[in-house]
Amino acid sequence: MEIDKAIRESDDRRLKTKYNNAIYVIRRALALYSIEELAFSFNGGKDSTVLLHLLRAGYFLHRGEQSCSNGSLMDFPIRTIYFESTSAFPEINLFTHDTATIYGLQMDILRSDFKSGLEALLKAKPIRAIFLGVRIGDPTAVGQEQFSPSSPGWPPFMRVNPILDWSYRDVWAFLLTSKVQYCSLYNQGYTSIGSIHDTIPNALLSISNSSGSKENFKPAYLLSDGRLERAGRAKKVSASASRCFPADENGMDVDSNQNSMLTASIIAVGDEILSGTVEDQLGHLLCKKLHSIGWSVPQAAVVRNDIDSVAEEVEQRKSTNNMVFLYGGVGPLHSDVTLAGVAKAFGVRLAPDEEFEEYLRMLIGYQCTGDRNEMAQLPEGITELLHHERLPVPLIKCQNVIIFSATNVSELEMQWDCLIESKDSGGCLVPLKPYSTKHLTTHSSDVEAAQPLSKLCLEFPDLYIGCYRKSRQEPLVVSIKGKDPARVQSAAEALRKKFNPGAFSEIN
Ligand SMILES: Cc1cc2nc3c(=O)[nH]c(=O)nc-3n(C[C@H](O)[C@H](O)[C@H](O)COP(=O)(O)O)c2cc1C
Ligand SMILES: Nc1ncnc2c1ncn2[C@@H]1O[C@H](COP(=O)(O)OP(=O)(O)OP(=O)(O)O)[C@@H](O)[C@H]1O
Ligand SMILES: [Mg+2]
Repeated sequence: MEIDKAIRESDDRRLKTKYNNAIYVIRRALALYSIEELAFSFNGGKDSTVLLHLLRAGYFLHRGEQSCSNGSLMDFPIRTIYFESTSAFPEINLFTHDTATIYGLQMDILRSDFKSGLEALLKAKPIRAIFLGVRIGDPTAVGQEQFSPSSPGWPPFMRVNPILDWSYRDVWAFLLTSKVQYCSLYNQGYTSIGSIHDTIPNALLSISNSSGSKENFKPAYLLSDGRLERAGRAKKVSASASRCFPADENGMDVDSNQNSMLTASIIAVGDEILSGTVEDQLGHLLCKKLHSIGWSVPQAAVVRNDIDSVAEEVEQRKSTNNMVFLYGGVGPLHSDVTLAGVAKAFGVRLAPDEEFEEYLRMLIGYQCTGDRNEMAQLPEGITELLHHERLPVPLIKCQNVIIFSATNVSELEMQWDCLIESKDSGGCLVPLKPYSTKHLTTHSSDVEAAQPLSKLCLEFPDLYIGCYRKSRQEPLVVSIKGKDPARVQSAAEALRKKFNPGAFSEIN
């Protein structure tokens, strides 16, 4: 069988692994369902073209167990469904029909929408499972596994996704290695094809021409990293994915600029901090940074390097704070569980992120990018990467949770600055009116100071009034903090009046 032979003879180890995994899924489906119960959803796109040839190979191998066959071109009995639409590109339509003829596909052409088309088809035929060319990174892949039942509200069938874990690069490695035909649009700069209304060639493949004649494009396989695959597709921006601030009880976004009180919670992940082996300096720095831009930090926690501990803390903090910051436990080690904990807190799984993998590859080469790079697995469907030219690897943001990879103060300083400057952060760290603070010291005893300070708190409930001492021998420091400098000044004067003249002096 030519496909199986081409892949087995190639020296692309990663492609072989992906191929074997996909063939495994296909063969399990062929073992679970009869041929009449299976269907293949084919639309002439690159992913479904890959799937067609994998199904041909998988079917050939499956049948080989039962009888001898040389796997002729016309040997493909799985019912194929194509939702034909007037808004599809003519090239896609032509390729789909030509391919059906070449490979003898028994094609059911449906002209309704997906859901009602499937409802009618499943009433008429004994179909129980449908093969799809869905890949992680596709908007519709979120939450799907290789075998995923159709969603509630859809007719009941099993969605079988043999190439779910394939990347853009894997798709092209397969198509080029197996030397199969694909739709001509992929040679004209199209990298992912939707309808004629929402798809244009990928500008990143444009070949600049100064003559002003028709713009030319490089072929899709030359797009070096898959993160740009959808650059030619009209964006459907999901409001929830880019939302930084929780909606208020009326479902309205909190207008951060109007809001002078935004809160951030800090979570350090580190057994070593809890055992006292390492002193946490990053939490201190983050508190200072947040305070300097007018944010308030109601709590900072240290949790163990344990998925459930991280998940529990994140789950609590993300719903009660505008932002949550994590550090520690990021990397390839067994104890690096922070991202898994964040994924668990949001109820999603970790999935390979091709864009992130590309950055890691630039940083650490192919050291750990064999068949699977664990470090490139990020919470699926909720992760945004925040880029900055000074960051070798982007920062990870999962809705209102940001994960720093910094391991010391200077790395965190740099990542913080990049976060503030990053255009991708969607203003999630909007600077607020800064705090105005006055520190006053006194040699009065705590007992003498206690009652007047309690009264002051009642008189200025809008201000934060706190006290601390560096040691029992040193003076008591009273700090008065608020967003209105005039109020802070009034409180300082009121405090002085409650004591003998000269009892308090102001320090910086
Ligand atoms: C055979 C088939 C089965 C599908 N099953 C489901 C499903 O179970 N749940 C769902 O939400 N969408 C399902 N879809 C719809 C796709 O997830 C997706 O909405 C569709 O490919 C359209 O993508 P577009 O909006 O980018 O055009 C199915 C589509 C096809 C072709
Ligand atoms: N009109 C359709 N008819 C039948 N199946 C479809 C149709 N549209 C989508 N599908 C199924 O959904 C899968 C995912 O579609 P998607 O558009 O992401 O991939 P593709 O069309 O194969 O490749 P590309 O990303 O280059 O457009 C397809 O591989 C196919 O199995
Ligand atoms: Mg498509």
